[in-house]
Amino acid sequence: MTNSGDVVVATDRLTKRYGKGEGTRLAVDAVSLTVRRGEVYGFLGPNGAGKTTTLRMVLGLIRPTSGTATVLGRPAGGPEVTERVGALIEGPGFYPYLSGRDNLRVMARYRGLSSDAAEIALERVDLAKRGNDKFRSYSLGMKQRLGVASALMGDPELIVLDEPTNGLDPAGMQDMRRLIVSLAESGTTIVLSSHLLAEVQEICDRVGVINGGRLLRESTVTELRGGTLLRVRATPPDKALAVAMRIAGDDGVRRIGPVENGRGPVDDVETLVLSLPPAMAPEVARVLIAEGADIHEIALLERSLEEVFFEMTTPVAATPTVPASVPNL
Ligand SMILES: Nc1ncnc2c1ncn2[C@@H]1O[C@H](COP(=O)(O)OP(=O)(O)OP(=O)(O)O)[C@@H](O)[C@H]1O
Repeated sequence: MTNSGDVVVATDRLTKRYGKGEGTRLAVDAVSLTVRRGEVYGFLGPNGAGKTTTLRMVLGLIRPTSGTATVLGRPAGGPEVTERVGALIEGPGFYPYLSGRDNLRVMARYRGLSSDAAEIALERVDLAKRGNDKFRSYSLGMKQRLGVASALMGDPELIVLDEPTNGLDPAGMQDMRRLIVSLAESGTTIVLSSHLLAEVQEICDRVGVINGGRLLRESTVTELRGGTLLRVRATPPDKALAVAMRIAGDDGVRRIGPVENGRGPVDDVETLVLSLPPAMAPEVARVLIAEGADIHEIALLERSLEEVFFEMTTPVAATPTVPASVPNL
C-alpha cells in the first residue's frame, strides 16, 4: 500500500489543448500519473508525445485545460511547492559571459538561497574546478550539468528534468545518468522525460509511457518488460498447441518459428508464446505431461523495453515482435 505522503506527484485526468478553433491540438489527453517518493520516474515517449507539456503543467508553468496536478500534496505551481521543486526544462537561461559559479550565485540570490548553495551544487555536478570559466566556454555536457546544478540548489525534494541527456555525446550522457542516479541515492525524487528507451531502462524505477498525449501504461520497468509471457516448446506440435490454447485461450497463444541462435534454427521444435503469468508455468507443464507431450523448454519471456514500447505505440494492429532467439547457445 502506498501512503499518500509517499506520493510526490499525482495528476488526475490532466489535459492540455493548445489553440482554439480549427488549429486546436490536444497535446495531453487525460493523463493520470503517480510519482512516489524516492523513485526515478521516467516519462517515456516519442517526439511530440506530450512529455514537455505534461511536465510544464506539473511545474505550474502552464495551466491545464482541465484536470489537476498535485505536487507534494499541494496544487502544482503554488509558491510553497515551487521552492521545494527544482527543474531543468527547456535550456536554462544562463548568462554566457558570466562564469558557471557566478551564474549559480546570481540564481541563488534571486531565489533567496546562500552562495553556499551555489558552491554545493557545483560540487555535486563535478564542475567546481571549472566553476570560474565563462559559461560560453562550456561544452554542451557541462552546460547541461550546470542546468542540473541550478535545479538542485536549495536541496529540493523533487527534481524534474526534461530530456536531460538530449544532444549530449555518449560520455556526456553517461555522466548525466550517473549524476541522476547519485541524486536519487541521496533521496531526491526525480522525474525525467526521455525518448531513449535504453536510458529509461537503465536508470528509472518506474516509467510512464505516453504517446499522442495519452498515458498508455504506468508501471515498473520490470513489469513493463514482461513476465506475463511464457515461452513453451513442446512436441508433438499439435498436442502442444491444443494444450496451450486450452490454458491460455485461443487469443492467448502465438506461434512463432523455431528458436534461432544467429547461425540458424537450433532445432525444429516450434515455439509457442503464451500470454500467461510466470506462476502458470507449473500448470502448463503438468497438463503437457498429462497429455503425453515432451517438454523441451518452458521459460519466462523477457522482452526489451524497446519491443514493449513499439508494441504500445504502433498505431496499426501490428504483430508484436517476440524474440525467438536464445542467447549464448
Ligand atoms: N505552445 C504550443 N502551442 C501549440 N502546440 C504546441 C505547443 N507546445 C507543444 N505543442 C504541440 O503539442 C504536442 C506535444 O508537444 P510536447 O512538446 O509536449 O511533446 P514532447 O513529448 O515533449 O515532444 P519533444 O520530445 O519533441 O519535445 C506536439 O504536437 C506539439 O507540436
